[in-house]
Amino acid sequence: MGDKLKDSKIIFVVGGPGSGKGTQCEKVVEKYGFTHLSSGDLLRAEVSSGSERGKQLSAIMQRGELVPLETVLDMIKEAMIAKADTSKGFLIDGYPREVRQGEEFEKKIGAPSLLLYIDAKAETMVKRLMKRGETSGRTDDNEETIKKRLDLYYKATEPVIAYYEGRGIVRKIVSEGTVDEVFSQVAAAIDSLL
Ligand SMILES: Nc1ncnc2c1ncn2[C@@H]1O[C@H](COP(=O)(O)OP(=O)(O)O)[C@@H](O)[C@H]1O
Ligand SMILES: Nc1ncnc2c1ncn2[C@H]1C[C@H](O)[C@@H](COP(=O)(O)OP(=O)(O)O)O1
Ligand SMILES: [Mg+2]
Repeated sequence: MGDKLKDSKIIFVVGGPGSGKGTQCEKVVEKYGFTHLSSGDLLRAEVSSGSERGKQLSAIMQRGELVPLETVLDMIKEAMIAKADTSKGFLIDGYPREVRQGEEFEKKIGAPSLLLYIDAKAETMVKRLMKRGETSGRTDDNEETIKKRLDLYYKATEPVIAYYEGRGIVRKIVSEGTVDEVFSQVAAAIDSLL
């Protein structure tokens, strides 16, 4: 099974909180049929299961902090294996969030062929998250936690971009325009890969 994953196409979708990762991944699924796995969605599913582990994860996410690497990596691997037979390729949304997550992923699963770097200005991300917070019901879409998540993004996640830039697989997407304007950049990046 491990080999099966090794051969599948893997695209990392990396960007700050509120940069538009989830929105763009939904449009990629529509157009290309890839399997979208959002680390945050997998974690929130565990939280809503009411499990003991879910309670611990919820407290961490509420503080805008990163959950343990092993937890999120195992969840993603499990989800990929479940879809390996039918998947056209995987969009890994929200992972890696630090360099060592990328290294562990490659040891246990496989190497990405593309990293979509969804780049938006801090004030754009804050504006979008505050708006999302009005309807998302997420405990981390509030001013204080958003600030923590942004700080963490600049400190821990931006180095991921530099790490993969070294491999020449990063495509920077300017995520400031309309959803469709951003998606035309995403589609061009994926078309250049296929
Ligand atoms: N290009 C865009 N223009 C305006 N709003 C956007 C755009 N992309 C996403 N949004 C909105 O911003 C919020 C964050 O988008 P989302 O895709 O959830 O980002 P992420 O997954 O990176 O946190 C959502 O409410 C979404 O509807
Ligand atoms: N790869 C990862 N490593 C550690 N924690 C993660 C993680 N992916 C998500 N989380 C935790 C911390 C994030 O603040 C929270 C929400 O993640 P998310 O849904 O990807 O946020 P967003 O879509 O707003 O960028 O879940
Ligand atoms: Mg998201």
